Amino acid sequence: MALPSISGTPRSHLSTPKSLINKRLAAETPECFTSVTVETPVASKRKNSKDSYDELSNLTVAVRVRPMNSKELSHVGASMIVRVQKNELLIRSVPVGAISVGTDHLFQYDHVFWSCDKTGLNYASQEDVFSSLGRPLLANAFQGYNACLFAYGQTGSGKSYSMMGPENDADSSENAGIIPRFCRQLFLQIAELSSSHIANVEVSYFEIYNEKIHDLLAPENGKPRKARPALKVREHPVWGPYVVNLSVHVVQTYEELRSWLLRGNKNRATAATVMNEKSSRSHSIFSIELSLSEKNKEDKSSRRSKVSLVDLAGSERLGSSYNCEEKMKQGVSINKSLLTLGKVISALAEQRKGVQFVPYRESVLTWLLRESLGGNSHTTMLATISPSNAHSDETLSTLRYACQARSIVNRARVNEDPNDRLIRELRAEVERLRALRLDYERSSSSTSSIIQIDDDSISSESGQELKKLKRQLMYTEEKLLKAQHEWEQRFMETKEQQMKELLEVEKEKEELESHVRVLSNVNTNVDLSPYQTNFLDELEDILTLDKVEDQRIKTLKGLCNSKQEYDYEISSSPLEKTLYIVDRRNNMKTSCPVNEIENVTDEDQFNKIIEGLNWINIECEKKISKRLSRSDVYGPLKQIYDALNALKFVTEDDESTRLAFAKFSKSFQVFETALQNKLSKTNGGQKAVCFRL
Ligand SMILES: Nc1ncnc2c1ncn2[C@@H]1O[C@H](COP(=O)(O)OP(=O)(O)OP(=O)(O)O)[C@@H](O)[C@H]1O
Repeated sequence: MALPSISGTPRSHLSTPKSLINKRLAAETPECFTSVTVETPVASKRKNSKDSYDELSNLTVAVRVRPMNSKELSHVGASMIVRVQKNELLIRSVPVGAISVGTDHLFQYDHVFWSCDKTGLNYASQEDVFSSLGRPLLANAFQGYNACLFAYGQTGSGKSYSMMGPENDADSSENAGIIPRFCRQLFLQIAELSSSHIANVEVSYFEIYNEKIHDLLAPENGKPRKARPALKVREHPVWGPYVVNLSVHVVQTYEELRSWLLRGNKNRATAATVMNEKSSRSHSIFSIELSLSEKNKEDKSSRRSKVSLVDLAGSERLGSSYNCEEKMKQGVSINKSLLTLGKVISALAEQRKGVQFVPYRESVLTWLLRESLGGNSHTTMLATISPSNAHSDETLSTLRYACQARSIVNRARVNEDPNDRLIRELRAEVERLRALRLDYERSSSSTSSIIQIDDDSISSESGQELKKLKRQLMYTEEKLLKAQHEWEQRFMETKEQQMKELLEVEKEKEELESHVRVLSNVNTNVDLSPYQTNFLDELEDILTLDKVEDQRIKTLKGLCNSKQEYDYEISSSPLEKTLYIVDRRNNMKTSCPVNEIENVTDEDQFNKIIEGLNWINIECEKKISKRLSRSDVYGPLKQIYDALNALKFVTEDDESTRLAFAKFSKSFQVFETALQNKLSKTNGGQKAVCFRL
């Protein structure tokens, strides 16, 4: 594994007594190993005196040892060099022939999982690993803390197996890894809370491949995954670095979530490496955002947490194993981000000694993991290793990193609205004062029954205390009421704002959707993509009435007035090549600038359009009192579309022609809407559309 050497980690080791394996390890830990333990502080939860809401806690670090694989077993002189007892792990010196070369190494972690031998008493199953690592993080998430679990280790050491489970078996109950178990448990707990809480779950899944971010759950849109542009990272002033335009999916059941997970897994970049037939060549980050709000509570306070489950790409020694350039590139970039991860871990571990700079920004991976490493999150690192003597160097390197990571201190805090927190605290204070007052009242009444009431000193003293308590209580209750009132006001304002934004988004979406529909309906051969982004502006241009048009509107208004029973009036002049649609209910006129299509070479096609419109006009007039069927209208409409499709342009690249085409298409969409309106109106036998050509 090509990771940097760790300064400060003990390297010279005394030999470990042979009897060690069967005895209690700690009792015989040589001196140097004691210093390893010193380098690895035991995770402790400490409250920060400056801000009582931050919870300072060390990273939880676990190591899992997988079984030897057939390749490792078939090595000449293959042996297992790892021994485990409770939360200690011993790496034995590599035996060369009958003698041992080098030294033994002892490490201590928060958890050590021995998964080599299913029959062994200390065998750690997938459920054991999840119980020790996943469940506490889930509990944190429900309390409103951010949580992160990342798997780190040499390629083929068992990261994906631990995180997801064996391939194609990720969901079977026995072999499922941490992620599916976490998700299943998440929904079980949500169901348990459903009578008192409202939960909202959103998921996203992306990979970092060759330092580029790819959304694993992005809609296909007909484009192959590789052809899609990589996503960018930006930094939010409060929430920290995030991936721009990453798709986020709301899920309501475990099954829904599972289908997203499987879809994402399918999209991950994998390749064969020397160590692993199906190696993950990317770092993948699966995120779950959980928000919980209490039902039937006046303050409706809510908590939000983000859980990141990270399966890092495995490190592999660069060299002969890379037989092609692409693989070499992958290896370099994987090692680069792991190298930076190593640097970040080292810097954070050294921070308490005064080292300030942490090179988060040197790789996309560490930048995105910034909050999980030394920030607002409860974080767990799972280091995976092989027990084989063939990988002793890589294993030692992984273990040393894991050791160092134990000294990283994170500053987690419940993600809740500060106002929610204030109300919660004031409420607790009110409860406390009430209980105190009750105590005082009880004790003073019992005292007065025993002691003479005329004992002034006692009664006045307790009376004073009681008065003080009552004042305090009144003051706190007032503060609580004020905070609640402010909260309610803010809640209403936010709701209103949200409704407004929602309506605007809906409107915009409708506009865009209609635009896309028309463009794809009318002529699929013409690429209008340059106009897709600013089409709304164009549309506004079309709908804006200018002074020159005013006179025409007046004429049209005159027409409208004489035929009050119609909602829409459509008129056109072949000479002007302009189509007008007037909504008579508000006298809004839409002019369709057909005349802009100056480069149409096929005049006949244009005439055909007019013919089609004319036909509709006559039919509508004729059948105005009758019910008009859809086919009556769609037949001629098709004729119009066919004519549009057949239009020829001088050059298809001519921007003004394409713009005119887009506008023309939009006009026909307005026209179509008018017709559909007419159809629904004639069903009611009320007003209708009149087309005048
Ligand atoms: N605890 C385990 N029990 C049984 N088999 C395991 C265990 N851990 C890993 N394996 C097996 O070892 C092989 C490699 O594991 P895995 O793909 O999880 O490694 P990895 O660390 O994710 O590798 P890479 O970094 O190359 O993606 C797989 O065939 C997997 O099934």
